[in-house]
Amino acid sequence: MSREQGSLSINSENIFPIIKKWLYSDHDIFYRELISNGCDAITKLKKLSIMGEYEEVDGEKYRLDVIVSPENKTIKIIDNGIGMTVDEVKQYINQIAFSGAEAFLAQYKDKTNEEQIIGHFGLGFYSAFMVADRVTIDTLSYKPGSTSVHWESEGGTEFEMSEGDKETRGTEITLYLNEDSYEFSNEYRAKEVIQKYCSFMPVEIYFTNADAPIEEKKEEEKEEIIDAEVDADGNAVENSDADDTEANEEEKVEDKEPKPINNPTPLWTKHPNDCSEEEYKEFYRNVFHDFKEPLFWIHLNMDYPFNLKGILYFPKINTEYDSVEGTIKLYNNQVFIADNIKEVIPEFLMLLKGVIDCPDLPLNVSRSALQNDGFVKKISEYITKKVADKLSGMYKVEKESYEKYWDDISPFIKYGCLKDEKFRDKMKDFIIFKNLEGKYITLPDYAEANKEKANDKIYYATDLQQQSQYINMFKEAGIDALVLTHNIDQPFISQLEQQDDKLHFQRIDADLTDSFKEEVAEGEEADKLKEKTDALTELFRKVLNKEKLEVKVEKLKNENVSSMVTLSEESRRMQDMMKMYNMYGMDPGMFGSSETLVLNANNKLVQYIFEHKDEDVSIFCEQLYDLALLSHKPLEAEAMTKFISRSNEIMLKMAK
Ligand SMILES: Nc1ncnc2c1ncn2[C@@H]1O[C@H](COP(=O)(O)OP(=O)(O)OP(=O)(O)O)[C@@H](O)[C@H]1O
Repeated sequence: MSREQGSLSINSENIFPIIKKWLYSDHDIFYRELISNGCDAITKLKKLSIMGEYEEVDGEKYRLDVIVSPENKTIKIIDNGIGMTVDEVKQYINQIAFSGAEAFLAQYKDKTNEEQIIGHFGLGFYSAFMVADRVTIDTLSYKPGSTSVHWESEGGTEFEMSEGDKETRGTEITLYLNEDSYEFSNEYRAKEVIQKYCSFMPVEIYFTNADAPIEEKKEEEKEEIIDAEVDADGNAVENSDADDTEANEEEKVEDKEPKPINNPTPLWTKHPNDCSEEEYKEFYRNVFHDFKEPLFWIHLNMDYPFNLKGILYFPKINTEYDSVEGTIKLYNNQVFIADNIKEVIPEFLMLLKGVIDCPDLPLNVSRSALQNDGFVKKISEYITKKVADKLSGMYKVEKESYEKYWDDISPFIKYGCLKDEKFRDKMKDFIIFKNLEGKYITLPDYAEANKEKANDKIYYATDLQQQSQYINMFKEAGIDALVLTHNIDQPFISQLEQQDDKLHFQRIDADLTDSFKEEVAEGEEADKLKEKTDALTELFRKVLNKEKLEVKVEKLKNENVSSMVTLSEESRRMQDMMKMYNMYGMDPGMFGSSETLVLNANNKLVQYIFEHKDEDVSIFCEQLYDLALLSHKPLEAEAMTKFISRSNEIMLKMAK
């Protein structure tokens, strides 16, 4: 073959600024592009062999090698795949790869936000020039009688081709790194990048540091063996010299074989029936480095109408305050694309942890195009449906597990209902709530059990300790309440109310239901109560220096309760909202009446205050008010200080 030279229609003035601009943040993807090209070359050869067009040599193993040399600042990526003939290099590299790069640049040069490009696909082989000044290809085609080709290009705008000296089938790409990219020949950095993108590529990848000292290389191999044992069992297995038996020796010889740094058959590629529980857990640990066991998982396995495989895990949430942040890793034919691509995966599913492999995804388009792509929408809907099916199936068939996991999965389900109408429709009959006894019930269960006393309301508590006084009163009156302690519950119940105007949620301290009060006869008794209310209102307003304080005197059945504070549901929700949006300083009263102080006419202390209202009873009024507030919300700092010193004062009086 004669020496051949050529020039590309791309020139350095137009290409490099763009490459730098687009790929600055993650130019490590060249590893992914070149390694996946090598995998493709091997897959193609395997296919030819199945079709009978290529005869495999006995015992031949397909493999890909990455060899870094930090001293020479080079990286070699070698595959023993299909290789290329002279004509193929001309066609695929000189024309396709370079014109592909050109098309890519034309498509993206006007975009201003690099986020719009998903995974920077379409740049392929050309991405090598992001990190290298000089790139060479040595390749020998599998076709009998082929001659090997040497190709090289400096800067990616001009190339030279000549006959090469490669004697084995396949392709060897060598990158001579540019000054800014030396890091990629560093063993640890290289492994980190390869592990990120190539952990599950379908061909075994072997990594070598050509400059590692011999001793270190041995150590490295040992380490790799130990690593592999950790990976395989999930536990570190120590190699003890003490029990060296013959069998062990043999094993050791075998173990000295270098191990690939990837797993070419990740669990999601297997049929769910062939995967054990331990395998699912081990995969979870290895991929997400989360040593808390997942609660359960869903193995997605679909061939028609599109190809999609994956495993979604429901992670364990430790406390209600644990921020729930998952990761969904997206793959394309076992090649890692990116985490949490919200265009493909419904946002609420990002609270889960999982992997999704979808070979049919159109990846060389911008993100905004993905968002409007009907096919992508179908994928997203399919995933949502599968998750809802799994959960509803569990409710129907394994109610006990469903209840056991509920506290962990409910924030996720509620968030899903808030975010995704389809998910909500599928899940709405399977939402359960914990009641005051700690049992799980549905809303219809609640309505049925409380229909006589709850006045069509659904009572709930948000803090079992703080609201214990109210809870006790509810229990005494035989009315149940739901326990809604998570932040997501408030928006969730608001949504339920919007969806169904017969639903009214009310926190247990919002008002006193009639069940707590004695009946008051019209006439003299009612008049007396009114008189007390007026007198005590005046007294408390004066003592507490709160002109607008609402005071109500009621005959509560439980005479031990002296005072309570109620705050209407609407006002409280409004206050919560203002807190959430940081609207401090605004008067919550402007949205309606604020707290009401309820005094129990049946309580001895309240009676005492009424009877001695003309004497100095301010210490009792203040203390009663604070006690009422305390069972409603925490006191503010100044009020708390006063409360404590007043309590001491009272005790001192008693001691005298
Ligand atoms: N290691 C290799 N062995 C054999 N052929 C290769 C190899 N690398 C590249 N090629 C050939 O060069 C072509 C162009 O490669 P390039 O990576 O630019 O684009 P691509 O792989 O087709 O698409 P993508 O943009 O998805 O990477 C490939 O289609 C393939 O035919």
